[in-house]
Amino acid sequence: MTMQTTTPGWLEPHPAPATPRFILPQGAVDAHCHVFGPAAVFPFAPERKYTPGDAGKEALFALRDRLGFARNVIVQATCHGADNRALVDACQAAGGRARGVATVRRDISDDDLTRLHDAGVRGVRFNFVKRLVDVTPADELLEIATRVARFGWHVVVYFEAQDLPDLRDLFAALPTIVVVDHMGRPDVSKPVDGPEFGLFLDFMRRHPNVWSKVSCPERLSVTGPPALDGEAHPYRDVVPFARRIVQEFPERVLWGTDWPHPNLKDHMPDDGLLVDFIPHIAPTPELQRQLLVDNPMLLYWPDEG
Ligand SMILES: O=C(O)c1cc(C(=O)O)oc(=O)c1
Repeated sequence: MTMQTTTPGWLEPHPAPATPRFILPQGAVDAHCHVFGPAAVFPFAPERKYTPGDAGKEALFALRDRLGFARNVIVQATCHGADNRALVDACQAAGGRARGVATVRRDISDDDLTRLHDAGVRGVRFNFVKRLVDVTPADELLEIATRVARFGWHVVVYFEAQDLPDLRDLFAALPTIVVVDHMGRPDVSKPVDGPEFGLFLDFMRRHPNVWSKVSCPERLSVTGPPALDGEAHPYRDVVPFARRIVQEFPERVLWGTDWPHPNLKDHMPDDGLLVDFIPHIAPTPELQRQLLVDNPMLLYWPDEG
């Protein structure tokens, strides 16, 4: 068995998340989480930019049950490159309670796409965050998007706010629903009514096929306080950004824990307190149901919603 050395400073997920005070609606979906390895069974990709600790499906399903979620959407993490075996294994083990978002290259066959679909994959992820991946040419991404559109899949994109001006023409050309990870990573030290976040809101207004995950306050927050030690109002600086998106686009938002929280440097949040963040950004039961149940069911389990 090969032992892998994790990236220096790697933080492991919170060992004992609190039971959330916020009671999730029946059938809630954690629509953004990952599995890492275990590396001895599902090795990390040679081209990865970080090496995480193992965070396998059993731990993910235990967290799901502890927090009160009914289902997971497992998103291929960059440390596994385009090798989706850990993701497929987790989806298959979940007995219909997980769907997947894969990473594929243009040389994937239609048979392999069909196999991914049968395992529960419903989307592909395109990543533009330079610390995580090398650039994939736009023509390859368009080709992949066109092929997966035939399966009824969508495209998930991860990018940083300052790169939206360069990327929005490509995103506008995608023939599928486009789901933006983590609100397009706004700089929350800038005003919520300022031009940078305004560009993102305007992008969503112009393109009704664009959705946003209102996730990862722990990554975006500058002033905290962190979701630790029972803090009831963490990441206050992120709340106005997420709430704005939820209130303006209630039918196009998703939420996820981002467990096991790769690449956090400062602290590892208590996932129970992250769940307690939800009513701050989705203040009514109606908004909570759309965010946590109706929207993810429409995208990932359309026959069961
Ligand atoms: O910001 C990150 O470091 C990060 C990384 C990954 C990944 O490596 O796939 O996924 C995420 O959702 C967030």
